[in-house]
Amino acid sequence: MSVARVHGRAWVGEAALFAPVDLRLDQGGWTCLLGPSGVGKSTILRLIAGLETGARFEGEVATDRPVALMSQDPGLITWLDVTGNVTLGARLRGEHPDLSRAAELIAAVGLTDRAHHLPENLSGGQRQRVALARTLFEDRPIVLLDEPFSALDARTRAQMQDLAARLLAGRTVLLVTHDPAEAARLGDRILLLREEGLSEWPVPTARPIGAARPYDAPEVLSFQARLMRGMMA
Ligand SMILES: Nc1ncnc2c1ncn2[C@@H]1O[C@H](COP(=O)(O)OP(=O)(O)OP(=O)(O)O)[C@@H](O)[C@H]1O
Repeated sequence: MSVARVHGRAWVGEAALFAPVDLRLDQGGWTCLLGPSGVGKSTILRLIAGLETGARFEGEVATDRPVALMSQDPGLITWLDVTGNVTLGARLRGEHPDLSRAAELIAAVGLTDRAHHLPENLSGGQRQRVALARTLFEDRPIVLLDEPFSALDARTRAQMQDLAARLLAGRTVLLVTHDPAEAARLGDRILLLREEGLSEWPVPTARPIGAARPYDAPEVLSFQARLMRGMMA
């Protein structure tokens, strides 16, 4: 069953951004979206999230569940510390944030010792982990992740992929990534967006529930290589 759909095409000025697409998100699965820079991946995420895009879209966007979006830019509030940023959504809605859950997520992304630091005192990768914790804190059934691990070192990236796979088990996730290795670990479906439209890559093996595929499994490595070759074509 699909819980979100983008069906249509987009232009920036007079130039077509991508050919007509029909992207459906399956309930409870991770869909990875890859494609060249500027082809419109973030635009698709923003359309699903109901946000402004720089593009003109003609078509239909449908979502039947609440959505959380983690943008490429962590977008942290400069005068709030890590805990304040993680709980921002709840505060903006006038709710009392669950501070123990926030602390658990901050620990899960490895930032307990930074919980009271301001964003200006964090590295790029640490800011990205705050944004990930904030997105997880929102606890939404549909989660849109725009290159969420791009600023992380390889080891932390693998750990955050494992964490996201575990904490988002059962959620519907759309993950934009430039990294074929990441798609090979996390995708239940893998889509490639080009100007000509969307194409789908069959995934190597079923993904274990609540976990990423092992980064060093031979079938994951060979799939990653095939996907890379496809992206180069
Ligand atoms: N606010 C905006 N105003 C005008 N044009 C924009 C705006 N935002 C994006 N664009 C243009 O829309 C196109 C698609 O951008 P988008 O960010 O969706 O691409 P992308 O595939 O996510 O790229 P990347 O992989 O580099 O993040 C680009 O050509 C970009 O220049």
